[in-house]
Amino acid sequence: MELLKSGEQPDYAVYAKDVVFSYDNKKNVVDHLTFSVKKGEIFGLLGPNGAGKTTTIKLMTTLLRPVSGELRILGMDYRSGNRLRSRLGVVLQDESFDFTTVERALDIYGYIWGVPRNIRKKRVNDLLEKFDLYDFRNKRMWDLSGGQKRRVQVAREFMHDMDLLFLDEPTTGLDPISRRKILDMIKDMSRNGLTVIFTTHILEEADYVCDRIAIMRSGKIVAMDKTEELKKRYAGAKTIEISLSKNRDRVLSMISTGEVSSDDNNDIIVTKDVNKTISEITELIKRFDASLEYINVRSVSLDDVFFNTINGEVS
Ligand SMILES: Nc1ncnc2c1ncn2[C@@H]1O[C@H](COP(=O)(O)OP(=O)(O)OP(=O)(O)O)[C@@H](O)[C@H]1O
Repeated sequence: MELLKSGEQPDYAVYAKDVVFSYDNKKNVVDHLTFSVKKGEIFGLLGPNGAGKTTTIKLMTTLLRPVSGELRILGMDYRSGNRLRSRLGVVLQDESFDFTTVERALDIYGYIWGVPRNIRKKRVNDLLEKFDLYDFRNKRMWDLSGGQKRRVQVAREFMHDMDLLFLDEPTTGLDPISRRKILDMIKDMSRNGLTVIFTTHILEEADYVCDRIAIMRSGKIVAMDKTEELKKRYAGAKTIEISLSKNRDRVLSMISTGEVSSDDNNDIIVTKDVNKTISEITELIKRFDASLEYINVRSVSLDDVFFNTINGEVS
């Protein structure tokens, strides 16, 4: 992993070394996290519920303080206060100005950040257009649908200038068109030099937008690489989806020619030699008198990489 020495990270938006955080002084929710994000990068934090993604974002945005470790954001120590905070944009999973209208909510946000009135007015209008909010500009926030509200929450961050934007599941509740629009905006802003760190459960989304991805589990990063590199680790591999109605566990536990991952609804086997794995499955089905309901072979997706990683298969 590429890391510069402490205090020498001109090109790094985030530099974290051995960062530890605990809510109760017992269990480390963020457990010796070491990573860096380059300026201008779009960096995705993925991982199952409770992995520590939101907590990591809260540490990087100074809402929480590490118990130990080194954490520098935009070259500044995390204790740098408003000098640092004014350079950050943050969209968390909840909170909004529910009492007021969409237009006013955007304006208030600009006001809080000290944007002059004439610039605010222009920005509000631009954002209403860009985020397709113009038709509801006079609606109160509490009258909006969940997805519309989410669009306002993301839009309002763009009321102020920033160098680093954090988005915690920004597309939750959005329809596919709105989602694509927000992702394209993120890409555009990154081309103009903005660094973006975001969390998502939607892997297609991470694949579409991220330059690099870190997969978290139990407060640790278990895989981190360029999106393409993560997929390349499985180049030439195929995914076999399988459904067995009888003696499933016995068959799956004996498979040796591929990596098996399972959850409640899904059994997949990632293999570099499909023919060999299918022969093995056929032989195991016979041996254990299992019943095959469904089998399908397809290319490896980012979902498979994620799924294998959270099941502990990727080094
Ligand atoms: N305010 C809090 N007080 C105590 N424990 C917390 C608090 N917030 C989160 N946790 C715990 O810390 C762990 C990590 O939570 P966190 O919200 O960072 O995970 P996450 O990866 O963002 O999950 P999700 O995908 O569900 O949003 C979980 O076990 C959670 O229960």
